[in-house]
Amino acid sequence: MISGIIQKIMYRSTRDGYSVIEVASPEGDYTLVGYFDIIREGCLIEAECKNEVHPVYGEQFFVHSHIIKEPDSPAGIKAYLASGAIKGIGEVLADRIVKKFKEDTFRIIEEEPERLSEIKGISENIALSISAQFSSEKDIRQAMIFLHKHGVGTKTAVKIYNFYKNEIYDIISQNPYKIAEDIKGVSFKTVDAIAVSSGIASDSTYRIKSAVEYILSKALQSGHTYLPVETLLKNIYELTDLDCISAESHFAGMQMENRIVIKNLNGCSCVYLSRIYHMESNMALMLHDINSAGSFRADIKAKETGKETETDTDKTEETKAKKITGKKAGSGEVDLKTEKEISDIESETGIVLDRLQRQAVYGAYCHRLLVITGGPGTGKTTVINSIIKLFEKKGLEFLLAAPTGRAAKRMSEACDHEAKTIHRLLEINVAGADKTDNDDVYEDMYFEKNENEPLEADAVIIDEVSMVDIYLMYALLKAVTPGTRLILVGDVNQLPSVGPGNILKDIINSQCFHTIRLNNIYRQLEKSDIVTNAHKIINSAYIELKRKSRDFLFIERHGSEAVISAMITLITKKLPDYVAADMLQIQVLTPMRRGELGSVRLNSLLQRYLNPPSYDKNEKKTVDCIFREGDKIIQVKNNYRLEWRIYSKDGRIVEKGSGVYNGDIGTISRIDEFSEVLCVEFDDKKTVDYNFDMLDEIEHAYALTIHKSQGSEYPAVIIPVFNAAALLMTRNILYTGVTRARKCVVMVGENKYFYEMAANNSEIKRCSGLEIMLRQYCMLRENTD
Ligand SMILES: Nc1ncnc2c1ncn2[C@@H]1O[C@H](COP(=O)(O)OP(=O)(O)OP(=O)(O)O)[C@@H](O)[C@H]1O
Repeated sequence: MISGIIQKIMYRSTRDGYSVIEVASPEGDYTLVGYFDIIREGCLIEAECKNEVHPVYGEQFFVHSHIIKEPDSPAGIKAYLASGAIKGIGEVLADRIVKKFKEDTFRIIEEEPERLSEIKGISENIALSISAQFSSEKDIRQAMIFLHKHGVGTKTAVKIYNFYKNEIYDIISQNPYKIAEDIKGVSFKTVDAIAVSSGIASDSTYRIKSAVEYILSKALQSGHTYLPVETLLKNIYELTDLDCISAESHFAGMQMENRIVIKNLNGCSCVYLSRIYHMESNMALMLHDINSAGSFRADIKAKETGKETETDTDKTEETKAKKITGKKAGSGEVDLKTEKEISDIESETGIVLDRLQRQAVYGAYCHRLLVITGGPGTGKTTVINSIIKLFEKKGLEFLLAAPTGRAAKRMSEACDHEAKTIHRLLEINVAGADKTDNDDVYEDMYFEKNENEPLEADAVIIDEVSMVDIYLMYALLKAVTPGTRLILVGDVNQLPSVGPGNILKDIINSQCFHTIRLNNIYRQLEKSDIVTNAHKIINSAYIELKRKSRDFLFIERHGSEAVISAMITLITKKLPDYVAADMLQIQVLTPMRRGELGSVRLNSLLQRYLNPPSYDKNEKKTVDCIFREGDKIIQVKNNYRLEWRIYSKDGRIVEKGSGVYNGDIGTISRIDEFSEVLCVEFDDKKTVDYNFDMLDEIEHAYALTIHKSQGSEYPAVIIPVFNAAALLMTRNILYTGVTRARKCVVMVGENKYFYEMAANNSEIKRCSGLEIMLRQYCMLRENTD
């Protein structure tokens, strides 16, 4: 325990309270680091800490828990008053106040504030304001001590106090579990500990309900949209020690309160958080509505303009055909005009589409909802391009989008038309949203495009759909009016989305919608072993690693250090010339984050080789790493508010906007200690300033997890192949990693682990109900037709 006076606050993050402080105690002076609520110079601190030696800053103490007390000496009181704690008091006034009232200063401020006006420079009004500010700060300090006593850490205590202010005492004595409901990021475990220390019964209704919601939210983070009742009960038991019967008896009440929904899916009772159930079931409904719609938009347009264009007539005929035959034009009969247009496109591009590709292009016009899936090099992009050309011939308006910035950029380049991220397509708005109308993923943000303000287009084409989770799909579907065509393109064998749901697979497996599975590999024609072997991985075919290849290489190395050394030689010497790319464009992809060959360790090692310290490169040290000018970094969360600018060559701003997304990659161009700003230039030329307290939004990107690399491509990819948990060493992960390489993939490690990975088909099963719900609606509609 260290107790002493806070002499100086050397650094303080306004965001999370992380601070570095100097403390003077009778035993000597100490540097303390950690998360603090309100700290003021002059205050007394009692801190439980751990001694650690920092490689750059030397000996310091990391604070685990602490109590701040008001200073009791005149010097301490003066330092406190002059620290900025109270607006309007600086060095001079603090000195005058303490000279006059000495140790009695705080009592005077609290009990006889009018006496402050006896001091030159303080009016009666200022005296009252000083007193009010002082007692508000005292309230916070007392609440912090109260929460600390209940075992709450500083960061969480600040969040809780800011939300409830002085109501916190009632909340904790009546129902502390409300805290987990009200405040995002405060877990069941934290509030359970508070409840135990405030004497709440272990079988309280509040406790069980809170545990149910906590477990279902955790399941969402693992990708599940629901949990089977048995799994949920088992989890409740593990978390709370409560038996199944008493836990299950609360489910009915929770359903009445609209907190959960229990749905029978193929004979299994499944428990959803209500909002997730409504999202999933509405998605099923909306997909069917889009699929079975006539050409409403064309009809409206024709009515608005008062005339029918050639295309409108086509569409009206299509609607008529549907009314008469119950089918859309082209869905049974051959639409010769469209067939001819597709043949013309083949002549223009010089690519003769195969039967499935042709069906896909044709289907994009004649069906309202079409899914196109296929592995690498099967022609998905070629098909999208032909669809675009067909729509142009028919005068149809279309929009292109993909789930991430990188995927959208790739789509734009490959299709020669602007493709946006789905967020931008839906016009995400970060100001003034009504929180109650939002799912909590987007917090106080909302989409301008929705059911009331739908996307204005005859067709919306989405690429890389395997990466879309239920939140984004739900938002997208709300903005697509029945009548607008929806074309979903993706590789169903890629890893599922990071967020919950199994959208693409569920839509395909439901067999409710027209789906084209492209299966001819064309890039093979260009002698690409990457593509051929990726298909072999998925089809469980044998790959001879010793066979000579130009773009699919395996380097046998034993032990993590030998693997790392080979990877460094590849990046710094061999690959840049071989694939004609810069060192920073060569991407290391690893199955895991932690461990000797995990992305965290690899990043710190690779930084040393690829961007070593240099006297002309500024650095910024954070809790986890050192950022340096020239470092390759990745944005690790969606930040819709973050502002960016694009500069012209002569330094003028030519475009600006907001929104930087999870997975965006860039380079640190400048670090400015003075203004506390780190500047990143992203691959799409957007320049973003990060304040030092936002640096938890970026990480080094020399090595990425394969999961993070979804939807991106790199000229060359290096994958360490080693012995690790079977859960992460799966065929799917290997396939996704290999298919990220455009020109060359090099695997380094032991070939027996490569074969183990290729054989490990144990995908982690995601609980998601979309497939069954789609089928149920389908049957319902067939029965009512
Ligand atoms: N029918 C075809 N005849 C000849 N070449 C084709 C045909 N279809 C596609 N190709 C060629 O095959 C290559 C791969 O096609 P494309 O890029 O469209 O596939 P993809 O499925 O989008 O691949 P990836 O998922 O890897 O981006 C391209 O060079 C394309 O021109």
